[in-house]
Order: sequence, then C-alpha cells, then structure tokens
Amino acid sequence: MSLKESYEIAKTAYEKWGVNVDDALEILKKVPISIHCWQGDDISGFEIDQHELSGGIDVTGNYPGKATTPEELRSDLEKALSLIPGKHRVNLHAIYAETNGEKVERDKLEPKHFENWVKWAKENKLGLDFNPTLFSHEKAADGLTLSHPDEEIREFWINHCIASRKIGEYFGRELGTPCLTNIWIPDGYKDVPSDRLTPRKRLKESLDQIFAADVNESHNIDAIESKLFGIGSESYVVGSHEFYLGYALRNNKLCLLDTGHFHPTETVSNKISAMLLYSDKLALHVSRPVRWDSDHVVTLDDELRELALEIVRNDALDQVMIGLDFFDASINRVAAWTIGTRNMIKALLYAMLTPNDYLKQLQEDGNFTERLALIEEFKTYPFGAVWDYYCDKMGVPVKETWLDAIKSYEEDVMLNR
Ligand SMILES: C[C@H](O)[C@H](O)[C@@H](O)C(=O)CO
Ligand SMILES: [Mn+2]
Repeated sequence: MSLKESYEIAKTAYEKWGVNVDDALEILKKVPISIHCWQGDDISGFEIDQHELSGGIDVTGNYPGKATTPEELRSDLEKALSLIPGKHRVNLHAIYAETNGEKVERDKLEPKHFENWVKWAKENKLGLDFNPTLFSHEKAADGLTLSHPDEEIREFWINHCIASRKIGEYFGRELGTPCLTNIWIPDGYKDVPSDRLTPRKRLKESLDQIFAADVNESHNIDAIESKLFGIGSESYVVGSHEFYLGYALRNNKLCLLDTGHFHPTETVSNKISAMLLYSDKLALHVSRPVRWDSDHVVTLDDELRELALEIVRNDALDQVMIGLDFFDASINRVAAWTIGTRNMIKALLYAMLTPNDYLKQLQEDGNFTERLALIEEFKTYPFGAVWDYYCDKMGVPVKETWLDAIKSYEEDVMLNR
C-alpha cells in the first residue's frame, strides 16, 4: 500500500471523530521548534580560553565526531534540519560567539561576534534564539553569578546579560522574527542555607538592572528559567520556580519551564493551563529527566504527549514557545537532534489528531468511562500513517530511513574530524 493510500485510510478513521487531518498538517507545518545548538558539541562553545563545563550540569559519553568549530556545528545542524519536517529555529548560547581569535570577555560581547550565525540563519531561513552563558567561567567558579555577594562579580554578569539582550535584539531585527533571550543562572548552595532571602533579593535587583536596559521588545523577548537543583546546588537554588513566576508576572517577562527542572513527580504539562491564565506567553525547554535533570534525548513518552496535548487542546500554539534542551554525547549527536526534534513534532501531531473538543465535552458531562476509553483507543489509531505522509510531503525521510543519511554523514564527515 502506498503512503498516500495508508494516509487516506487513517484520515477516514480520524475524521469519524471530527478531526480534520489536512488542517492539522497545515497547522503543524507552521509550528517552529527552537533547536538548541549545544547538543552538537557538548556545550563546549568556541571561546578562546575554553572552560570546563560547570553550573551543575553534565554531559556524559564520548561518541566520536563532535563539532569543534562553528563551521562544523552549522554543518551538523544543517544535516539534522534536513531530516526534520518543518521550518525551525536555532538556539545559541553566548559561548558560541566568533571573535576571530581575539579574547572577548562575556560582558563585552557584541552583535558583530554573531554575524556569521546571522548570515547562516538568513541563508537557511531560520530564526535564532539566545542565552547568556552564566556558567563555565572563572567568575562563576563558586556557583554564584547574579546573586553573588561580591558586587563586582554581579556587575560583570549583569553586563553580560544586557549585552546578550542586545544580541537578541540584533537577531530579531536582522531575521524578522523576535529572538527569545533566556536567562538561566546556576546560583545555589550544596547545603542547607542559613539565609534564603538575601541571595533572592540580590537576584531580583540584578534582574531589575538587566531589564532596565533599553531593548526593543518587538525584536527581543525576555525569558527567565527556574530550576529545582543542580550538582552542587542540591539544597537551595536562588532562581526557583516561585521566584521567577512572581518576577515574570510582576514585570511582564516570560517564564521558561524546563521539563527537567522540577520534582520528579511534578509535570510541566500540568502547569501550562494554570500559567496561561495569568501570562500571555510562556516558553519551554523540553528535555527528558531520568531520575534527575539528566537532559536525555526527548522520547515520545507519556509526558511529551501530555505536554503537546495541553498546548494543542488549549489553542496555545501561539502562546507557548517550544524549545529543546538535551545533550547526549553517548550517541551520534546529529541523530540525537533528529530523534528529539522529530519526537517533539510527532507529539504535536498526535495531539492535533486527538478529538479534543469531544473529549472535553465528555469530561464536562461527567462521562469519565468514555473519556478514558477513547483516550486509550486513540493511542493505537493509525497515527504513524499520517506522520509518514507528513514527512514525505515535507521532503524529509520517512520512518527510520533518515538513519541512512546519518550513517553516511558520520562516515564521510564526522569521523574525519
Ligand atoms: C545549557 C543548559 O541546559 C541551559 O542553559 C539551561 O537551560 C539549563 O537547563 C540548565 O539546567
Ligand atoms: Mn533548560
């Protein structure tokens, strides 16, 4: 049976429940996923004096072929993008600046240090997002940055964040699509603190200074990312969820929810509807925590589907900015991007092929038997046939055939580095 024939059969099955499959594919095509560049080089970046990864995060594995230059990283991203249906965005960290062999301190970074990325994004019709890098640096050696008791250190990181917002503004202006500039800091303590309030007061003041700098909001959107704990900040993190939720609501900033940054039994899918009642927009770092914030490659698991369902059934595709955040050095890094991003898109498609209005009505009517029965039956509806047809229509490999492209690229390019 051809892809088209299987698709037509699947379409009939979904349409019986009022799902317009063609419309769903049209909508899906326009949903951008922000793909994080740092999966390609284990968050090393291209600074002249490379620092060891810090900030309580870790990349494990030594799979060969890691990108070590901006050209290699861009080439790897292009390969992954050629295997992923749709038009997407690329998310950069400040450590991916290109400074022509010159040492430029992070607080002195300028748009010109990202000209190559912008040129490349234009050529590939991509939007760019950005993050200041407040880790892997001697001024973050004790795990404190924007909440540091030392004013000079705080000042350095405040200036880095302001510089980053200006770089974000430049991306947005040049590319005609606003850049999401997201601030994540590692600040916290290994052991039980004797004062939780003072560091939070300092972080609040630092953020106020960062956001006081004049940056055009139509080109740059500010986000702040919370965390529960990291390696070395097990007992206390200054930028907790409650801290940033309060700050974002009061100051009209976006909260960025990383799916690995909460208690293991807490789910981000359950937070979206609550937060959207009070904020117009929020952002995601979709990751897969395994026992801790391990940043495993995103799989099509229950929580990913639930996350996508919450975005789709609440009509929030324009309100939730979807980005990814995982890093695995134990497998081919281009394959990691491809698997994780295809899964995110698959989850959105799955959500769009669910008869959400009907299921909502069943709940309103108190018909929980039919609600559960249908949710379960839809898990084995011919979703795969629609996905395969979509990939084919979008000109990317169908099913696992994309692996062939990875194997050739690994042999011809990655292993020769
Ligand atoms: C590279 C990091 O993952 C990123 O900056 C941050 O978003 C994070 O999730 C830290 O745990
Ligand atoms: Mn994150």
